[in-house]
Amino acid sequence: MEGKGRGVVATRDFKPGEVVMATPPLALVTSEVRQRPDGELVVDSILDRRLYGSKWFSVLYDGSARSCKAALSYAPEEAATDSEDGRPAAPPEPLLASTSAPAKAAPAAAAAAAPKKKGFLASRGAAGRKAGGKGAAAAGSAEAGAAAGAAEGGELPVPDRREQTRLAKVVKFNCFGDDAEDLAGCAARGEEPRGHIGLWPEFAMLNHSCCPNTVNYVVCGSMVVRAVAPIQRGEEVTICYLGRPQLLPYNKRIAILADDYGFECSCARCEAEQAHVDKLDDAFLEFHEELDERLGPAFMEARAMGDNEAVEEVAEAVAAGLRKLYNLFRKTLIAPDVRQYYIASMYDAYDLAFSCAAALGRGEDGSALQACLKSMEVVSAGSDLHALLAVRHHDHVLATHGPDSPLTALARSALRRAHVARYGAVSEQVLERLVELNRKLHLQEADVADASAAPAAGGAAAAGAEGADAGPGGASA
Ligand SMILES: C[S@@+](CC[C@H](N)C(=O)[O-])C[C@H]1O[C@@H](n2cnc3c(N)ncnc32)[C@H](O)[C@@H]1O
Repeated sequence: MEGKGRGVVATRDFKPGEVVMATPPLALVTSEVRQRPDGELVVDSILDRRLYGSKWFSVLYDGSARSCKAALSYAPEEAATDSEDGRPAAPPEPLLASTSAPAKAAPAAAAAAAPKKKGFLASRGAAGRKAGGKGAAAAGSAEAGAAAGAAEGGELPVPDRREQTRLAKVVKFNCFGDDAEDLAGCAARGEEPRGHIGLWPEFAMLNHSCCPNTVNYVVCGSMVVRAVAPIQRGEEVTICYLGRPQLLPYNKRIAILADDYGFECSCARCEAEQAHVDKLDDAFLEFHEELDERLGPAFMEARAMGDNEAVEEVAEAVAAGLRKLYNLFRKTLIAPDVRQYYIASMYDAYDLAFSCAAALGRGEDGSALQACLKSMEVVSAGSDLHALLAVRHHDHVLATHGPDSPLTALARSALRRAHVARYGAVSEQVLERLVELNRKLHLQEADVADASAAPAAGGAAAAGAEGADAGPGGASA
């Protein structure tokens, strides 16, 4: 892929909701708590289980331009029966079809003691950043495979220091982790959501976009990648490496991608935003910093103190900031599709506007909530936050306009789109169940937010959600 090394290209057309890839891990570390384990545990797991014998380690990206160009001969049909890569040929479990718990993972003694390092996959959202390692267990996909087998037979030499350094880099650039699996999916299967981090080699071949055409998350240990927009044969399949920072303004996103993953993003959203960078970006960054440093903390404090006057002041400042930006849009003649990207990049402002209205018990007009939802549709379709916001928006419109309103029908379509993007074209019955589970999750998280005086809508609504689910790799995922 021009300027990106290798990538993944669709070999047929895909509709939103269709599974583009579902692949088992080469190495996986899970945690008993809802917290992503440290990335070093993946390295430990690979060393402990001698998984470095896998052919994948000679082709996965290690941060050097050379490795990004290494030829990769890969035939999916072969992979299903190929044990050379250290994995069994078991097919991934289908979403919502399984009631069985994922394979029990053996404890990794070395892993539990591994030191935490800052910066590893550091661009995850705030929750992701405090990765711990509590109760972590490791599994080399199904523990076995030729690599591990050879090691037990004493045939695989322990890698030297140089090789271990490269292994750590391969893991850094290619592994994926999250604080929990899909919460509604886990509830539907009667499973406890668990923090996890691992290496899914085929998935690690996916490149990043700030407005990706897929969403990904782990189901019963397998990485599932679903189309969230129509993807045509020959088109590149992309994921987002950023997690919650995906909703930051252009300059902040590209700085994270450059620092953490070493590349300059030229996705459609970055290119569109970059075209107006001179006229708009200073205003955007200034407002964002004000939200981050002054208005957000002021809201939290005011809400905790029950100081409605101070909440009102924050609400007015946010509204004034948004008005200023809209005036700039008008002057700058920005095309509507590019404007959508900017709205997504100002997610935090809409979120705070919504939270202020909720804290003031105002029953806001829904426009801030609608902007939050629109942001999701444009850049983070199929994310857990998208599903939660779609439920919240639908319920708000229904309560305001009644069941027969065309607005409620539109909100219902948006609700369906969000759930199809995340869970596939499920039956009406399964859809209803997932919506109900997401509604319950939203209410639970809102209770937690109330108790801790956290903002109520997205940050708000999203209290439990990660926002955008992150992608690998550097693969941040
Ligand atoms: C997980 S790997 C993805 C596969 C990689 N392209 C390869 O050939 O192995 C992550 C690395 O791919 C490259 N990459 C991913 N997305 C990119 C993008 N949008 N633009 C440029 N490089 C990208 C970066 O070097 C990044 O650190």
